[in-house]
Amino acid sequence: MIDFLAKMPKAELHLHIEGSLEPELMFELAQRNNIPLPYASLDEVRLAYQFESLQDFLDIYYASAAVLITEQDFYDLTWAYLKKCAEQNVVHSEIFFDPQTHTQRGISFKTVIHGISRALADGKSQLGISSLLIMCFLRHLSAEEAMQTLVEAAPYKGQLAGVGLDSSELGHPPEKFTEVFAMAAEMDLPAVAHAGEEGPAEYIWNALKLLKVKRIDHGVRCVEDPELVAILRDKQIPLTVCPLSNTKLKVFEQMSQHNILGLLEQGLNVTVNSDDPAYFGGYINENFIALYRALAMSQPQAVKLAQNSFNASFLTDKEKQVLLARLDDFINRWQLEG
Ligand SMILES: Nc1ncnc2[nH]cnc12
Ligand SMILES: [Zn+2]
Repeated sequence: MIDFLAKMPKAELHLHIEGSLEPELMFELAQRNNIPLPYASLDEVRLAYQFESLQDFLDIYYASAAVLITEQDFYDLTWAYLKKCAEQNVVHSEIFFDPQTHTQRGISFKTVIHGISRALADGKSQLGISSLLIMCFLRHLSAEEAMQTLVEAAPYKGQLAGVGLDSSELGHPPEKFTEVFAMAAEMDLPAVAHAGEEGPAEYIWNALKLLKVKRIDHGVRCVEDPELVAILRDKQIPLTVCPLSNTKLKVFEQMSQHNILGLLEQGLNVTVNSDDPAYFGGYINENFIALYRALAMSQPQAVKLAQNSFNASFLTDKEKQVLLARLDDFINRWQLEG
């Protein structure tokens, strides 16, 4: 089963590129750019990666991003993630980036997006991995700052597949960003938003109603509202769920308590994703394997999750069909060989 999960073609729809910064690359970039780090060794870093909440994690995550200075740094970060995708049979990825984390430190928007986009182009030509880029607004900052970021992004609109909303959820509800998301919609940028990770079901409702999102990132607290669960199921609104993230950040105490397979069995359009793999103990395959080990995920459930990942993507219907057929081929070959 573990071999099946590792080799199965899949898409990743919830991955923060800054969250793929492995400690080794963080040290390398710190040295390259002469940036002091609060850690003396890789072991110290690993010890620091123990979190009680989302905010605990975010404090460390934003501090670590300070090593990213040049376009080449953003290229190296993204390329390292794409090589992982190739190893893990991720054939398509929709990648979040947080421009404000960098522009607030004086790094230009252009430096960030050029470095990431150049790596994504190489990912397509050298590794055969397709990708789309989603620009997230940091919800702990003001709506005005988000709006300025959207204006700054306008010249690069062709490189963006959509906009998202991340960072500290509690106290920063979706309605804070209604106007920003309306403006993004006018720019033909589809929306997603983190909601129902630490925040209540009401934040999921408002992300749908006010921000008009096409997908909910996390969304696991939807179970607190049966009417919401029914809507998510009936409308097949995708939830990009991140199991290892949820246990690392104590959304669930243990993986055995995670609700992703329960939601899948109720007919919701859930997918598996890694969120911030360098911080949460694994990439997408480690997330699938954790579900197998803790929740006895079956092979048909794993296949359904992979099918959902293609169907919930922002690819065209034709592109989705190609990837779904590739998954079918894989399953047929596996059955023949098994
Ligand atoms: N899991 C998460 N929730 C909110 N914001 C984030 N930024 C990076 N990872 C995040
Ligand atoms: Zn996230």
